[in-house]
Amino acid sequence: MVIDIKSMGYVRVASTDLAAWQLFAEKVLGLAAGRGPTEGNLYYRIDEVSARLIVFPSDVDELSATGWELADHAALQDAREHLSKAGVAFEEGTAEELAERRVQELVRFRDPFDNVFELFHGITYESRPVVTPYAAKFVTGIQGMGHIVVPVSDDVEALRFYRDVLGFALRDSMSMPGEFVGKPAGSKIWLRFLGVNPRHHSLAFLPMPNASKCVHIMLEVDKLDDVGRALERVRKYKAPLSATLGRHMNDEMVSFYVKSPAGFDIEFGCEGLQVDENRWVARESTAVSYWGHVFGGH
Ligand SMILES: Cc1ccc(O)c(O)c1CC[C@@H]1C(=O)CC[C@]2(C)C(=O)CC[C@@H]12
Ligand SMILES: [Fe+2]
Repeated sequence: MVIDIKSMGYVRVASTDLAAWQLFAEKVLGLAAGRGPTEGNLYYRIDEVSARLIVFPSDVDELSATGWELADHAALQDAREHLSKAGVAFEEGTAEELAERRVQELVRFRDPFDNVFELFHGITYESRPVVTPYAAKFVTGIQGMGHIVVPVSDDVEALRFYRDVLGFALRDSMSMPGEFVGKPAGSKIWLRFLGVNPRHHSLAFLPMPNASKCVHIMLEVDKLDDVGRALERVRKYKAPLSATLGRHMNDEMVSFYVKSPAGFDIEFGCEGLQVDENRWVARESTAVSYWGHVFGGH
């Protein structure tokens, strides 16, 4: 009995400024309007799924939850039993929550650092083909929506939870000087990159707490030109660029980072590596990027 997560399914964001998110999602990122039942919420599509990004009004700006897709009822039932055995408290989605997410079933729990995870199956998909505002095509399918980097406070506990309890595979590690997060000189912090499908990483964690409860969310398009066009829109709409264009070492993705209205970044990229899940060996990368990705730079 294992938890067999197939991919990252959706993200839910709490926002004090829906108008800012609307401009950011439609004009800067170029996401397509999606569908959902709650008046006043924003629903965005990047593929056939009815809504991958949901933004709802709140008195805080933060990541509210990430949804992870399982195959079917039997897989979710196995996940319930596995969570129970591992001592992870979870709750069932209410009828209202299922309707809002347009899924058949879900369970919700918190990781040891208070990040909210939802495991679901049976999400709805649309008959109408997705038409994004700038004609970009997003890379999803079995690779899921993209990847997310969550803040944690303890590397050992995080690995135990995500790898040993949730079943994510460790695909790469990278260390940074502890000074980066106010730890003693000479100490190390670890960034860990984990996957559940051919996408090199669907989940990563960074031992650095963060007010918006998210470091970044990555969305992938299928052409470098659409990364370049998005970068032009970042300039045009004066969205804050968090890191310049670059190519990562571990997943070989060419991307830039832009600050969202929630405070966390969106990484917008292309050419991400797909791994052979059975043959992959986890390694330690020795740099963030082959070139570029100057954080706070221009
Ligand atoms: C190193 C790396 C590899 C693949 C990725 O998709 C990816 O996002 C990263 C960068 C992770 C990380 C971050 O997101 C927050 C700011 C960080 C800690 C830096 O300042 C350098 C590496 C950055
Ligand atoms: Fe990333």
